[in-house]
Amino acid sequence: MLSIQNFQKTYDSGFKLIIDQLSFKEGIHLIKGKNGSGKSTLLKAIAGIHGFEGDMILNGISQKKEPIAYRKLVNYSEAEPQFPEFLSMDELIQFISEVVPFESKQVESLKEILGIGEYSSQPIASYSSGMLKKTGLLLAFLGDPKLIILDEPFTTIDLDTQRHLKNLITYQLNQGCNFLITSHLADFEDFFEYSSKTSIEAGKLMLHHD
Ligand SMILES: Nc1ncnc2c1ncn2[C@@H]1O[C@H](COP(=O)(O)OP(=O)(O)OP(=O)(O)O)[C@@H](O)[C@H]1O
Repeated sequence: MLSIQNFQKTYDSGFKLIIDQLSFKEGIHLIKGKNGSGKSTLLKAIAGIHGFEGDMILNGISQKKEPIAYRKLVNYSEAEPQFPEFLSMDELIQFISEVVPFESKQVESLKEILGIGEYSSQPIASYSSGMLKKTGLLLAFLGDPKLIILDEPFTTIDLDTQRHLKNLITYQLNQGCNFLITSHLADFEDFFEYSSKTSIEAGKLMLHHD
């Protein structure tokens, strides 16, 4: 599904993440690591959000050679999403609909699953931290992505929403979507049947079980 080759990302701060070779087959993949180890750095690079040295091939499409085709296959939900505060969730969805095809019934279904209610027409400045997280999660499931990257998806949201999100991930997996997920939750290792577990420590790949 995804192959990472000769990856290197260096920040001005001096932090460096190096991965010579890493492959993920179909399924749900857990990415583990302590705070600051480099998980979000890797996920943002896979999502095509920031530059890096090397390449990533998703379903046969190279991020470097075909960046637009690659980006159409992958959606990403940040650990702590940030959006322009003057916009509403509905306006963000409208904005995305101009580049990603999806049906309005998908939006209604995701709003119901995530318990979004009437808030979607309100400006983001008025959202609670949980509603902000739900906004990022809803956008990550829009369209027909082949890979959804979820950085700490279960933090900030209430227990009912956690349960619904877990079911949604399993449903989408059965529809042929793949997931890369991080979590610091203690019992997260038991949440899903993972196709692989990868550990990152201080910018280096330590473990990769398939
Ligand atoms: N935009 C940036 N500019 C400079 N340094 C950065 C930037 N983003 C992250 N870093 C640094 O890179 C390192 C790895 O950060 P990263 O966010 O990838 O860690 P993480 O494993 O996701 O951590 P956490 O579990 O706390 O979310 C940290 O030392 C961080 O300070």
